[in-house]
Amino acid sequence: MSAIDDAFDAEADEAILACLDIEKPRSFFLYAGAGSGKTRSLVEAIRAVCRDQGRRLSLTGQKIGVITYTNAACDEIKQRLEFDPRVEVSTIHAFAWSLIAGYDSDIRRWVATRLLQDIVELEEAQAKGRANSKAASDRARSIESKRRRHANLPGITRFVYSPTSDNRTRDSLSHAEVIAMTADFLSAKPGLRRLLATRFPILLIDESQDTSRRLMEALLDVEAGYRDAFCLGLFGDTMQRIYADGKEHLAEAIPAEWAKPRKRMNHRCPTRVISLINQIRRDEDGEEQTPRSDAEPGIVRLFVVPQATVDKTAAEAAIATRMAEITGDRSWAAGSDAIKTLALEHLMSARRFEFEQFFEPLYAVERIRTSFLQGSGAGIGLFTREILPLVAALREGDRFAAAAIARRTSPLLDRKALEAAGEKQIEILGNVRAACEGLLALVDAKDAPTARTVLRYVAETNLFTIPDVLAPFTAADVTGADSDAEEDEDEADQKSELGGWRLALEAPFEQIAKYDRYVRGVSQFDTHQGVKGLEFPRVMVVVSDDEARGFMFSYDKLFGAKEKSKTDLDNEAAGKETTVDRTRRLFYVTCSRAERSLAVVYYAAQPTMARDAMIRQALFDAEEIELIA
Ligand SMILES: Nc1ncnc2c1ncn2[C@@H]1O[C@H](COP(=O)(O)OP(=O)(O)OP(=O)(O)O)[C@@H](O)[C@H]1O
Repeated sequence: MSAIDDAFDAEADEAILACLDIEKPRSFFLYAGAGSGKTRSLVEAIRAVCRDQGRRLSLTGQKIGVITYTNAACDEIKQRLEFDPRVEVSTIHAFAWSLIAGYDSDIRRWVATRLLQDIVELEEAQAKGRANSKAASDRARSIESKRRRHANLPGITRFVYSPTSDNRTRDSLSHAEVIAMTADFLSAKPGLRRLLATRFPILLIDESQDTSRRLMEALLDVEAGYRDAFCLGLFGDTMQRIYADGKEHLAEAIPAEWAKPRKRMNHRCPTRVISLINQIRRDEDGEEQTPRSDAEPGIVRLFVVPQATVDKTAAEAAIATRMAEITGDRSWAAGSDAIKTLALEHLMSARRFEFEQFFEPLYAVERIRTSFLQGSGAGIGLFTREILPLVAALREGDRFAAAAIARRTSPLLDRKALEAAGEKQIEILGNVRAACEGLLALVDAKDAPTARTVLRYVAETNLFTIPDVLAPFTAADVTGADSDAEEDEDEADQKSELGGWRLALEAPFEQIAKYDRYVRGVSQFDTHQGVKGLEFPRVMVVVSDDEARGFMFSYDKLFGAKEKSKTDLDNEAAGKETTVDRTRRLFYVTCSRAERSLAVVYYAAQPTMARDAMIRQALFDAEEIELIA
């Protein structure tokens, strides 16, 4: 590591430190691109405050507040600060809830007003819309459920909310409600604003570009009102705003009084990747980064593949092999976990990592989507926290680990059951061993079992307790004749949690292991959005508009292979964000994850035309582009 490079952006860090004087605070907005060490600046700044002004914080009971975007980032920062009690690190949802929890009558009033507004709007739409349509019956159901919730409100004495789960009980609030409510309460209640500024004389926000717009605006207002006593520090990169919720034109909303330090060095990427991301950024704000003096040259390649390619997994494996040849880095060789493959959305990853059959039906159930993507929920837990670890231990022949897992939750080894068995304990232990052996034989059988077969086995042997949501599937289905009426019901059923499980359980059991690795983030795959803040030696970015079927992003438009639509042109003329802007930022985020080499795999309807368009964009040189037949 070069000492000069380490000190390159020292000025920015010093400027931040100067702002963090609790006696004389000044807010700031840090301009810094990808890999510039924003997290490091954040952590170092907090350490310095704790060192120099920590006593004051301890005496007054005040804290440095830090808001992160994900739970993972939250844990990482807490750890790096060694869980210093003077620092409160939380996600925006947890932070918002910590401000408003307990204001139950205000919450009740807010929810009631919101529900009545929604009902009025729905009724208006109902009056205008076609009767008997699917939309009409959806609206009717929605009106009904909102009325019911409204009627229930007076009976709730304490509202509950968990930042990390689906909040499905009658007294719970949704994520969106908590954020919107906090923003409203902050605007309406001077007392809450005072409380915030007093409790956290310093409030630092990481990934501020993606912080909910309304809340960001409310916090900017608080800052304006407490400018002499409160420091709001924004870390982040407007070029990496990839969620629709973030505040557009954040940089322009920053008051003139604030400090605006700048970091210009990219410590992560090799030189060629930095010139690529500078080029991607050119049309957004023209900010340019400099590589470290010891940065490797690095290699980037663009592979243009016909969209009609049937076996995309094979095509990508071949490209990885080709990258191994080009870079001389053998870890690129196909099948290696040393590559990170980024697809535009979860289903594309699921297809590539081969757990789509299990994933798709449950992912389609909106109500449980958040927890499903986090790998939580009772049904999932039976598989990922009980069956899969047991199977892994059995496969490794690790009897101690297997016994420990069974002892932890198996009803067979429940303490009471064992005590009651007295002399017969040996028999019970024998049963457990037999059940485990049977499980291993089942999952390793030549005819790979479905998840449902494994579930039934576990239920029959009583190895683990079956959660309610899976109970209906432990017996054989009674199948009736199909009819049109049933088909309609089927559709509604598939969108329900039960319907999702019914389909998902027909997937091979092994798909759940893959799903589990995916949601834990340890698989080779992720989405373009999911890797924000992370870094990997070898990155493969998969671009396939056709497969993604999204309307939010269009790589074809960004790369100039497809004309902008009228809406795009109108938006552009009105200075509003376009599909191309959004896609450009997403592309910046993905490419800037690469520490050594980067392959972009672009599925195009007309590969030759796409290549020519790419050359015109000047993102890649002609010799960096390969056409795959
Ligand atoms: N001053 C420095 N000297 C050496 N390495 C650094 C320095 N600052 C950051 N790094 C390293 O550079 C990499 C990028 O840092 P970090 O992840 O904090 O950047 P970031 O600005 O949060 O990036 P992004 O916005 O792209 O997620 C990390 O591996 C980090 O350890």
